Amino acid sequence: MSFTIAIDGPAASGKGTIARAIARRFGFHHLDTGLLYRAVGARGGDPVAAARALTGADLTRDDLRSNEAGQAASRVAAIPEVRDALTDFQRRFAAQEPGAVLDGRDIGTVICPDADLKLYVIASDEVRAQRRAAEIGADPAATLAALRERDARDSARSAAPLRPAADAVILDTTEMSVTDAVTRAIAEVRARLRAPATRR
Ligand SMILES: Nc1ncnc2c1ncn2[C@@H]1O[C@H](COP(=O)(O)OP(=O)(O)OP(=O)(O)O)[C@@H](O)[C@H]1O
Ligand SMILES: Nc1ccn([C@@H]2O[C@H](COP(=O)(O)O)[C@@H](O)[C@H]2O)c(=O)n1
Repeated sequence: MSFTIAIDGPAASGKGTIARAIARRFGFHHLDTGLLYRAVGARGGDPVAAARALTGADLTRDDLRSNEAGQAASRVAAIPEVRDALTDFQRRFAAQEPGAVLDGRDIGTVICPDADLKLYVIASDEVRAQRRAAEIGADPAATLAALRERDARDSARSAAPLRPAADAVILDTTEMSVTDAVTRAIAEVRARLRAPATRR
């Protein structure tokens, strides 16, 4: 039976960094689900048709990491039919052996409500903006405004809003190095692997 890890949280909180490290350590598959929405936004045209027609090639575009691509993603992500079009693919990905780590906004609440481990990663707005601005070479103040706008839209939408699952472990990385954050997350995985949930 496969082991599923859901990692959610606001923009640039460190979800992907932790997800990739866990996947590497345990030999699990990893899906950055934000890329799906970024690719839909970047395709332009009718977002529902774009979501239904998405291919692997769309996910390798080199213009998906910008603040603009993030804003476009957040706008199309509020459309329920776009989310519906991407749900089956994410659930099939999550069921792969020996395990899968998915990071996004609704993994623990909607896509994988029975995940073996749910992490909700947060950090202060200012720290997230500094990290993201340094990563993409953007202005920190503009990045802070963009992150806040995106988080507000993601939290306020009615379809799969950004929020922690009731059984998520909250991980605040504001004052943690990457190594500290990954070490904490890996400890949570090890604890679940040692004492699997009764439903597994
Ligand atoms: N604990 C940390 N300390 C310092 N930098 C970090 C930490 N965690 C992540 N970062 C850096 O912050 C940036 C954002 O991290 P990451 O891409 O993992 O966030 P994310 O939550 O997956 O973002 P997104 O919402 O865009 O998917 C990256 O440049 C990453 O290297
Ligand atoms: N499960 C998800 C993942 C992402 N989104 C939306 O996509 C935007 C971009 O995501 P990043 O993780 O790459 O920052 C994000 O702001 C959300 O609007 C989502 O709705 N659900």
